[in-house]
Amino acid sequence: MFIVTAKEMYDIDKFAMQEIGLDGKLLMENAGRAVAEKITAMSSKQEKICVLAGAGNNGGDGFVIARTMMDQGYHIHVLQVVPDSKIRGDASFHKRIYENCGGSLSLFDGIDGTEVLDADIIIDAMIGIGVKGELREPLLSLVSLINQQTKKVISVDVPSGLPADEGTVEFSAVEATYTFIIGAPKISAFLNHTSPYYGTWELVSIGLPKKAFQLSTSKSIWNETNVRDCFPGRKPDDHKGTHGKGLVIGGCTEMPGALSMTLKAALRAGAGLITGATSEHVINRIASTNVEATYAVLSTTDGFINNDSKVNVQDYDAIALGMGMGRKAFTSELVRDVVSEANCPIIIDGDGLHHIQPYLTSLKRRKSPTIMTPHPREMAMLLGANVNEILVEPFRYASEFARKFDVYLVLKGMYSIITSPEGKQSVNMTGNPGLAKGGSGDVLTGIILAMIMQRQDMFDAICNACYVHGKSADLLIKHQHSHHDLLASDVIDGIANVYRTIS
Ligand SMILES: NC(=O)C1=CN([C@@H]2O[C@H](COP(=O)(O)OP(=O)(O)OC[C@H]3O[C@@H](n4cnc5c(N)ncnc54)[C@H](O)[C@@H]3O)[C@@H](O)[C@H]2O)[C@@H](O)CC1
Ligand SMILES: [K+]
Repeated sequence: MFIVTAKEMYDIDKFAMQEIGLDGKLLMENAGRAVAEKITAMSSKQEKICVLAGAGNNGGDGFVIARTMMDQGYHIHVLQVVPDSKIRGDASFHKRIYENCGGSLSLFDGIDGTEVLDADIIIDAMIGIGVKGELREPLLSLVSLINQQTKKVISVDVPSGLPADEGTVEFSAVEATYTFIIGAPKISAFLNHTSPYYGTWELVSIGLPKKAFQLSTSKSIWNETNVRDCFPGRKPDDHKGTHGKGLVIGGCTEMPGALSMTLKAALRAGAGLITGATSEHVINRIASTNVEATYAVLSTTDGFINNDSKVNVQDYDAIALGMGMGRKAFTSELVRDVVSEANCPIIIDGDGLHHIQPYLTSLKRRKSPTIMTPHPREMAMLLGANVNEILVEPFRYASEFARKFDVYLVLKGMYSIITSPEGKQSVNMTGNPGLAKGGSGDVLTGIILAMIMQRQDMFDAICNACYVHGKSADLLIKHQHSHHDLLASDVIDGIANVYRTIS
């Protein structure tokens, strides 16, 4: 499923019309009908439905929805929220057809909004991706009236007033119960501060050609179909070497658990052989519960690993670096050496991100892929930016960072964004608030480590890992646990449930 900005959506519409020959009125008919079908499935003919129609094509969709539902015997009234003179083009065409069919219509007087107060269901087709700046009156007051109601509000394409793109914090918008998104979800459906406005959303298809999307956007949702299409299988003659030999470097006296969880997650996720490189103290603490792993002892100062013993990084297919290693200055040297000496893919996570921050440009010199897995605060630290700036524009920050330092980036969050060094982006939709706990990131790193050592494309492997991590938590919440009690170690055990459902 593709994800678009407003501009990309307009480019797709333009391509469909100019290059493919699809007519705009037909696309609007498809959009309105597709949304009407969804709404009829969730409403009854006894309910009073008020369609709020704006001047642009979003309003045009509203007129098609109204006509389609009226024909089926629904109790429909259109409240046009702009004067007649403003309705143009395809929207005006569909308004005329609605009226010719005898549809009931009135003009919003800008004052009382009786039709809104009387309705059981409000269909919001005032403004879609064409919103410019903050809402103007009288729509601003109308939106505030709508948001005070407890009735079902169904937005068409985008809740009116909400920007389709990232980067805007000042806006007023309809708080929808449901949104039926047309053609492709817009970026604002995946941002912490804008996604709640959509309510529950669903995509409706209107016949736009796939080619138009492929030419216009490199952003998509990573879903179960993607996973099934590229998930690595196991062959009967496989041996432990076939599934990769991974090294996990990290841990300190105060945080032995982080390393332990990465090791265990990597093994559960399918790695052939896993070695933990850490202090003797940490090994003594975790070895009895991680019996399948092997270990390499690193020298320490005050319980933190240092560079004196030199880690052998040559014999591995992939390395995970940083979990629970602490932020002592002498550990930085070890991180830098591993990054420059290893000629296999490296995942840098947790404290490793802090150590590499002053040396980010060195990552460009690596011949093998580098994967970085920051959460927004770590991303802010890497960029020297404010965390709120990142949260408001995560797609842009992620894309610029990945391109600039030639890395694969997993920007973790409610919707984790995976970005390739070329700027291709996928959003992972699995996962739930139960994952907002210590250790969750260490588990993800272990799964990524296992995945990138299997036979699959690097970007696909990272996306699959994020999917498996979130899906494990989702299945656990569904059957055994709650958001409150779910632990990172449960997520490791839950990997088995995910693998059983996808393989
Ligand atoms: N071929 C197409 O282009 C299709 C477009 N579709 C629909 O068309 C929408 C985009 O249509 P448009 O480009 O006409 O734009 P919209 O209909 O989203 O919005 C434009 C209207 O909003 C008003 N407006 C913008 N900012 C405002 C503000 N701050 N305060 C008050 N009024 C404001 C403008 O004056 C204009 O009348 C999509 O969201 C989708 O719903 C669908 O019909 C499918 C096909
Ligand atoms: K809308």
